[in-house]
Amino acid sequence: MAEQSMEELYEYVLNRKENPKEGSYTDYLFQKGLDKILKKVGEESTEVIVAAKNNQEELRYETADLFFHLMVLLVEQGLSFDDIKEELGSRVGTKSRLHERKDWRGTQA
Ligand SMILES: N=c1c2ncn([C@@H]3O[C@H](COP(=O)(O)OP(=O)(O)OP(=O)(O)O)[C@@H](O)[C@H]3O)c2ncn1[C@@H]1O[C@H](COP(=O)(O)O)[C@@H](O)[C@H]1O
Repeated sequence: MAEQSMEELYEYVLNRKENPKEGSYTDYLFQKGLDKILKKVGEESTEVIVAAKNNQEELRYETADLFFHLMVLLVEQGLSFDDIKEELGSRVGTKSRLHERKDWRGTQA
């Protein structure tokens, strides 16, 4: 089965931004602009939540949709995928801030 890494997906979306292709959904999002992209990210986030309450298959599908739209948002806003990886990397091995939460003991958020 074909696979695509997050890096490859980001590069694909970036390429669409730099080389617009008529009829492309990615191009359509860039043409519509930031507000449309944000609306899609909001919708897809909600769909992930609903899917998670249903079943794994839906969660898998909706998560892929959300990742795709997040990539479009990053490209639109000029953030590289390396920026995100560096941010994640800066957190590796750092102490979790769970202890700062008032509600962490004995309750579930
Ligand atoms: N990974 C994706 C991907 N994931 C989701 N989607 C699109 O995201 C949309 C999500 O569905 P929705 O029903 O929420 O949206 P919609 O009704 O089509 O759009 P709106 O009317 O809401 O604007 C669908 O149109 C999907 O095709 C994607 N579109 C493209 N890609 C990748 O990007 C590549 C380039 O795609 P094009 O730019 O379309 O050539 C593709 O080959 C894929 O690899």
